[in-house]
Amino acid sequence: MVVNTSFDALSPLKLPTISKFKIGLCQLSVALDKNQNLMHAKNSIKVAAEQGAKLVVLPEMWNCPYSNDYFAKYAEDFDDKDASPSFSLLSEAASCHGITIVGGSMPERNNGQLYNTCCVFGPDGKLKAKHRKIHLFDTDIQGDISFKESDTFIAGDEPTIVETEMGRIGVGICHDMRFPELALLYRAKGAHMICYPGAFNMSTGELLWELVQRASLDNAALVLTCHFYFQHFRAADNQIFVATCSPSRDSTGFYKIWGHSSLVAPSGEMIATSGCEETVVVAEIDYSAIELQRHNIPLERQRRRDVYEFIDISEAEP
Ligand SMILES: NC(=O)CCC(=O)C(=O)O
Repeated sequence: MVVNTSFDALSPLKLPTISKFKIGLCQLSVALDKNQNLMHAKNSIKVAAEQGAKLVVLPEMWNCPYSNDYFAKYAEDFDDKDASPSFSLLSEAASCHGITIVGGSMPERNNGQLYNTCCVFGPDGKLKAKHRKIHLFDTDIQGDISFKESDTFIAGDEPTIVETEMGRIGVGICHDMRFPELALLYRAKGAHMICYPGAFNMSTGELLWELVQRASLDNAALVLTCHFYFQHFRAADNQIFVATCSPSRDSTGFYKIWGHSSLVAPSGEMIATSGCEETVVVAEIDYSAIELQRHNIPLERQRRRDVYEFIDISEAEP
């Protein structure tokens, strides 16, 4: 069944005062030792800032191994600053270097519940936004990976768009990237960029790679992994910058991390990426590329809202 639902009017794109700047993606190795994770994050943010990054993104679960065995143990209550060393570290790093930080994600304890949460800090060190992962990652692939984030976390239910000195940023966490509706919403609200801290794994990456190949999408650069696949298409569909930041492969746990933190342009072109090792990717963003891409291919004017508004498949699937 197709349900026509009206969608908010598009916010016209406005370029921020600073529309050309460097972004740093800190691909961190995550260990069992929380203090070590904090030190790695602090050092990597410094390296990115010293290379001129004005916006720094951290990985999903940068302070905690990505496992249900550890989320509760490593969780912090961000409202209790004295008991939240990870929150304080990000806030201090942002003000010390005078940069904006999209602080990856951390297990958050709030009112007895646990969330997978990303905190965004401004250059004054103040919290600007908090995104709780909306789409929890539950998967069960026979003979391969079986993992249920929802065994530990409660899903957030709010999209997050944050106005920063480095533009209007939409935030999603890893599995949130599989949902084009969220990215479209951010684009509709005038975001310049979407940041997805993520911890994509090798298993679902390879699975999707095969599926996409079978579907005859033959541009290998686009289909290397699910992470790249989604990142390119979220960027190209919405003519927006998309940044991802992952832990490195050698991180602790059964969960084999893909890595490859990347920046993709509004055209879908890869601007910068990493391998799977611990590293800092620094790359330049020029938001005028959004205007150019939308001028060259005016998707918004071409969109046929009279043919489709919103497709609800919930009743077609169990
Ligand atoms: N941490 C995650 O949300 C993993 C998502 C993932 O690997 C996927 O394939 O989706």
